[in-house]
Amino acid sequence: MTPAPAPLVVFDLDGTLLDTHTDLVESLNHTIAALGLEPVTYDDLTHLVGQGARVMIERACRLRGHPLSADTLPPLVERFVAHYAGNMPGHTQPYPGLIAAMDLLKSGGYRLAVCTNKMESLARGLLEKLGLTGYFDAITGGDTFEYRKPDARHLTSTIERAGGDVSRTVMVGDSINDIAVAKNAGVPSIAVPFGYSDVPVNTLGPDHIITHFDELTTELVERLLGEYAEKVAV
Ligand SMILES: O=C(O)COP(=O)(O)O
Ligand SMILES: [Mg+2]
Repeated sequence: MTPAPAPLVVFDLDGTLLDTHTDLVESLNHTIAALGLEPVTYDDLTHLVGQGARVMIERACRLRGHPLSADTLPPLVERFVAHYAGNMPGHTQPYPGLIAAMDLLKSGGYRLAVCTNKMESLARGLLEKLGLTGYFDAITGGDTFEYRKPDARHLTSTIERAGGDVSRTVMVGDSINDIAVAKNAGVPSIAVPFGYSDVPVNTLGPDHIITHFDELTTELVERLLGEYAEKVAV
C-alpha cells in the first residue's frame, strides 16, 4: 500500500494568517480621500474585505454614497496598490501563536499553502517582508487564476501547486469565501473568529472553529480529515 500523502493546511491570508486591518483601513482611506470621501472604520472592513482590493474600493465608495463607474476604478486601484505596497509590512502582524503552530505542523511533515483573494503580488510582498514565504509550498491570490474563492478551482489549483492531495487537505479561514470554497472543493474547513466576517463564523457552517492558533495541531487536522472522510463515505 502506498503511504498517504502528506497533509496540507491551506490558509486564507487577510484576517486569518495576518492581522492586516490597520494597513487596509489606512490605504483604503488614502484611496477614497482622492474622491473627497469620509474615511471608513475598522468595523466597516468586515463588509468590505473578501474579494480583493478592487471590490473593497468599490464597496467603500458605495458605502460613502459614491458608486463608481467602470472607468473610475482602475486609477483608484493603482492608488491603493501603490500606498499599500509602499507601506508594507506596516502594522501587519501574524496572529498570536501562528508561527509556533506552523513550526509544529512543518515538523510533523505537513505542507502549508496560502489561498487568498488578495492580489498575489501584495500577498507575496507582505509574506516576504514578514519573513514567512519559506513556510509555504504555494501562494495563490485572487488574480493568479481566472477564478477565485469561493470557486472550488482556486483551492484545488492551490492544492495542486503545493503538491498536496484534496483528500488530505484542510482549509483555514475567517470568512464565508473560505468556508464556501472548502465545501465546494470537498475539504474540511476550520474557521477563525478573529478576522473580517460580517456574521459569526459558526453560522458559516465550518467543520471546526479555533479561537487561537495553539489549537491548530496535527492531531486536530488528522481528526478532521478522518471525520470528513467518514462523512463523505456515508
Ligand atoms: O483582501 C481581500 O479582500 C481578501 O483577502 P483574503 O482572501 O486573504 O481574506
Ligand atoms: Mg480572509
